[in-house]
Amino acid sequence: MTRPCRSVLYIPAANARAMDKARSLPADAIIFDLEDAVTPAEKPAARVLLAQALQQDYGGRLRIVRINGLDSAWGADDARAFATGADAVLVPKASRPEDLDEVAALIPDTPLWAMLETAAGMLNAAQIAAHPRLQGMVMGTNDLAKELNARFRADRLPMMAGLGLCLLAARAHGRIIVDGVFNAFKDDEGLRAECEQGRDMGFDGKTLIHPAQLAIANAVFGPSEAEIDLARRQISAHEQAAAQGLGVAVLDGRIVENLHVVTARATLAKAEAIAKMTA
Ligand SMILES: CC(C)(COP(=O)(O)OP(=O)(O)OC[C@H]1O[C@@H](n2cnc3c(N)ncnc32)[C@H](O)[C@@H]1OP(=O)(O)O)[C@@H](O)C(=O)NCCC(=O)NCCSC(=O)C[C@H](O)C(=O)O
Ligand SMILES: [Mg+2]
Repeated sequence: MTRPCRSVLYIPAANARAMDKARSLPADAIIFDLEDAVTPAEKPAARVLLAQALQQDYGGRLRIVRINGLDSAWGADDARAFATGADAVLVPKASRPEDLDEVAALIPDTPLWAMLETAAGMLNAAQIAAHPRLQGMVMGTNDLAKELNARFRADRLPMMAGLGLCLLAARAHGRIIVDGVFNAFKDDEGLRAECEQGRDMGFDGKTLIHPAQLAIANAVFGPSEAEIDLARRQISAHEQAAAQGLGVAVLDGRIVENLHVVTARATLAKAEAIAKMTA
């Protein structure tokens, strides 16, 4: 994964002002939402507003459109309307690979992303991740909590089985995967803790609901100076060991093997991609 997806900001497609504002926000990706953040009465107008917004320049930000489900009155038209003009279409409540097949058949050339937010979606995560048109996966932890009848806890214990299954599925099939939203958008400390947890688990980034959450997600999911320094020193230590015919180096009292060098190179590539994107 070289494309940074540290911060993925949802914007209701009915909110023209917010869509315009996002053109200058430091988000790696934007999800323009036609689904849950837009009321049924607003949906037709939101589609028109979004089409207008997507004519504007969003710089290097990945532009993803979350359509309504195909089982709704709007889903199929949403998909057709944004088959071009956006970088990807996000399928809500993907529960089986067939849910992606149905959208893929409507829009044969558009990359797909999938919302993983149902109990069935967790159990079928591997087959969903294997879908040939899939590029990225998004955790929908609000819907998942609703389906599970789970209570929200700071440690997200009730979510762990689902988060872990989806992460395993994404990694097994080389997909981008971003963590669910943190609802209390004025609670910076809580957001940071949840971002750190998602980063520790291996998520590429976090979905966000408010611009005030961007800086924390970008900081937590981007390589820190200390991580970049360690990566450089690991590569150098391993090269020096290799020059002496050794496969294992020791740095700061820890072994460095080829697999650590692979991770170190990925860290530097990500830092470089972020620097390029923000230049
Ligand atoms: C949560 C909000 C309703 C708060 O809105 P508001 O009260 O207007 O916030 P502020 O006054 O603090 O806004 C300050 C300025 O920032 C702009 N703004 C606000 N939110 C966004 C945004 N998301 N993107 C871009 N810009 C934004 C405001 O326009 C103000 O600008 P200005 O007037 O120039 O000062 C609101 O933040 C919001 O609607 N957030 C998104 C909610 C959403 O999309 N929800 C759906 C996705 S979550 C979900 O469904 C996850 C998943 O499916 C699951 O199951 O878990
Ligand atoms: Mg949802």
